[in-house]
Amino acid sequence: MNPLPAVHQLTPRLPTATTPVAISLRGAAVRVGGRTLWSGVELDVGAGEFVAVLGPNGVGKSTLVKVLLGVLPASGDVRVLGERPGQAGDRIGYLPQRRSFDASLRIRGVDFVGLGWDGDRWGIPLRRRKAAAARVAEVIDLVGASAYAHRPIGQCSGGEQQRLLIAQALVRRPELMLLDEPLDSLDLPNQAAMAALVGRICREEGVTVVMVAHDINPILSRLDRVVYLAEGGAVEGRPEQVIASETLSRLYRTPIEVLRTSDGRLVVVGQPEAPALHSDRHASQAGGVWL
Ligand SMILES: Nc1ncnc2c1ncn2[C@@H]1O[C@H](COP(=O)(O)OP(=O)(O)OP(=O)(O)O)[C@@H](O)[C@H]1O
Repeated sequence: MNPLPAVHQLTPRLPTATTPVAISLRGAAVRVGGRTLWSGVELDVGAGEFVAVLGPNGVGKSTLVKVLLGVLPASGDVRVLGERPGQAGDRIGYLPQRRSFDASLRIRGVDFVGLGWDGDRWGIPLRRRKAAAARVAEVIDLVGASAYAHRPIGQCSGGEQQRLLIAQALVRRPELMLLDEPLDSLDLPNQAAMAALVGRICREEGVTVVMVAHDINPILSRLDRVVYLAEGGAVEGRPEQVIASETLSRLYRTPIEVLRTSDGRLVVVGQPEAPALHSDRHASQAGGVWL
């Protein structure tokens, strides 16, 4: 099998006046702990697109999000909303990986969401406080959290907390949302509900969404594009182009089979594990069957 170039863009697109680019990476590479995780990455995310970032444990998906946020440096040219990483400020909403709240945490959901608006500002005038309260109520309604937003967040279920976290990330009307595994540890109905919510935010609010995911199936029907990371490089394109036996076999340089079940779910068989696993969270995914 011919080696695949580090970067393999299936459907390269050029920005046009009507489809501005929200994220662009040119020849991007990142090193952490003395190791290059990926390099030569070329990526365009159009404004208003819903994009999933996939790949095995430890391949560097969260690292990509941190590069976009500007908290980890990368080489190459990286632009986020037309700025250098870290410069876009409130224009980005971020949902970090592995959030959990202690059951004893007394802060109410509504106040937690409000921290997304004014957590870093003191002495806000009354007029702006009213505007903030209206926006907090609006996003809580948008994510369907009104019924429990006045309860302590520590007493909300994982799915309820996830909605409140999304509300907090949305409260300042970001143009771009970076969501790191928002479906993690949710049951299947909640995964479907969260996928529907994020899809709706993307379409109705016009927010560009980049979501790190381990299972593409709950979001498959809503995605515009997929970025699949492998050791060294990445492949980007429409879901049916990227999650295909030939594409993934070339990316990983080993035979990989993509199966579609009778209910339309995708199963990837034979994907190698990344060299450095750092979590036992996904232990059940070891052994070659993934997604
Ligand atoms: N600050 C750091 N110093 C050293 N190594 C790091 C650092 N941050 C991340 N790594 C390593 O970089 C690799 C990529 O981590 P990252 O969290 O981006 O992977 P991931 O693809 O999101 O994984 P998962 O699917 O398990 O969440 C891992 O091997 C991790 O241990």
